[in-house]
Amino acid sequence: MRKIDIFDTTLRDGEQSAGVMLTSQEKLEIAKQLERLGVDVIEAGFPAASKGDQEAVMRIAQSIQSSSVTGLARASKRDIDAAWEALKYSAEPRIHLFIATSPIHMTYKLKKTPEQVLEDAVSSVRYAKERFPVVQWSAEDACRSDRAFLARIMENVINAGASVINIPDTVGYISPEEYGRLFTYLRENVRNIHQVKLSAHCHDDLGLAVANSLAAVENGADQIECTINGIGERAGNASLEEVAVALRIRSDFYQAQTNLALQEISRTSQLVSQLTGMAVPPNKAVVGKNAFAHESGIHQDGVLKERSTYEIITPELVGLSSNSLVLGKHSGRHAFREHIKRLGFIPAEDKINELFLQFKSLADKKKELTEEDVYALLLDHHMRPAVPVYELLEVQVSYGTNNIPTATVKLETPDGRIIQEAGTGSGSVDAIYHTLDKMMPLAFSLKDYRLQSVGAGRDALAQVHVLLEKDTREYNGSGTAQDVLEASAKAYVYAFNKVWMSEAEEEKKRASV
Ligand SMILES: CC(=O)SCCNC(=O)CCNC(=O)[C@H](O)C(C)(C)COP(=O)(O)OP(=O)(O)OC[C@H]1O[C@@H](n2cnc3c(N)ncnc32)[C@H](O)[C@@H]1OP(=O)(O)O
Ligand SMILES: CC(C)C(=O)C(=O)O
Ligand SMILES: [Mg+2]
Repeated sequence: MRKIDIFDTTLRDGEQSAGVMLTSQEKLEIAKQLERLGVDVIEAGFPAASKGDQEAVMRIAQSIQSSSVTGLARASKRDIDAAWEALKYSAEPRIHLFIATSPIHMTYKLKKTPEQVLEDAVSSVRYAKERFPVVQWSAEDACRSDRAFLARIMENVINAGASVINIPDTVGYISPEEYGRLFTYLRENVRNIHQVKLSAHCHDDLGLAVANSLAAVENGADQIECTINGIGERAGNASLEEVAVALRIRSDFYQAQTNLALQEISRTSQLVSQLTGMAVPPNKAVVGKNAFAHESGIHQDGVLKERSTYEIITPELVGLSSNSLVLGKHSGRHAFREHIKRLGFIPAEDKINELFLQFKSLADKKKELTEEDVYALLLDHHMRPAVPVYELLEVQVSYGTNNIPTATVKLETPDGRIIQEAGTGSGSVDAIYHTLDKMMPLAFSLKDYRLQSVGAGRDALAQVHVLLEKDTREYNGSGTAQDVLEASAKAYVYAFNKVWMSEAEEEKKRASV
């Protein structure tokens, strides 16, 4: 079996999804889970994009041990220097350089001739190679590039020191058969190709990202670039869970394997969905809530007699336990501590106590506590920023069919003051949000509000995702609680804290110039 490297770009291309903005703490949490999942490479960000992204990449590079960490850079010394500052302390510093090679991109975007692009590519790889032991180079828009030019530029960047070459389908244009043929062509026409690993990076504009990635594997790709839940620029990237499970279930056909711990897939999907606010559609392969649900009589009959009649993937393979009732109101601290460690959280002892009390109070209200509930709650608690921010202390709403909804909200400000305000609105959530708007020191607008339940049942936890906009930048936030109104308030305060922290950062930048 050939080993296929999994290069996860959830934190870079995934974060390029419209409406997603992750803090460095959120990125680190996702990176730790990707490490548990066993991905070979984590693309943690684009260090030259902003100080915040550079700091996030640096934190991840310093914390992650068993996956390689990389960052994206243009063919520019400034970008390479920014990436070096972020990645120099990682176990094996690795950079991901790119430049576009298609006529459309070279002519209209870069405004350069193919010869100039070739020179920039080679000189940037040389400059990077003086610092980084591993240089990955990508031909952006490779699939709309002239093949002979692509082969020539690849040969040159390999001679300059690149050891991984990525052939992205940047705009999701190619078909599986064509992509496979392109890999074969390059393997046959680039003289020094045997010195490098070949990588595939596919976008889903035509819904072909996973099929194209698998076609690349069939035709010699050594690495697949993908994201959790398939999030990413426009229609997204190839979905990691679909590629990984396809390779496992059809290993007889692909004759390839990965190092992934597939039982971590479901939790990783939940984490990314909760922190990015991008809901997973119910019918999504592998991680959708219907992926293992059998609805019709004939199917149910078949599954009851023999699961394999209609189930090619078992829920257990991706970490979903059929018996998910694990903790209840009679559980004690030991079981709770063990349980949260298994879920990947290692809080300090005093935090465990605080979490345990929260868990008990929830267990009192909710009949059945599933692993999903506990995970959502832990994450909500765990994601509180380490720096002082606005904290929701209390929310009360008075609602009647013939009354104007009125909310009273109590907050603690970052400097420790307790403030309280009341306000009305057209509905209960609107009343809470009007009240919070009056209490917050910055103006912004609400662009999106979504409510979903964690699990099923009348007493299921509510999870709310909001999207705020300030000065054309978007900030997502989520909140989980037993009650819809409390979850709504939490999500709003969470996203507002991102606005507030980003404004504070900008203010610092302005003050330093
Ligand atoms: C296919 C992909 O996913 S590529 C990655 C896309 N990701 C991102 O763009 C997210 C992060 N980006 C950013 O924060 C900003 O775009 C920055 C900081 C990188 C650059 O910002 P700005 O300097 O304001 O430039 P802006 O984004 O408007 O334009 C991009 C510039 O980079 C140039 N450029 C684009 N790709 C490359 C490349 N690979 N190598 C060198 N230059 C490049 C463009 O030609 C343009 O140059 P110009 O200003 O001379 O016309
Ligand atoms: C930067 C490159 C690899 C990219 O994301 C793309 O071409 O889609
Ligand atoms: Mg991409």
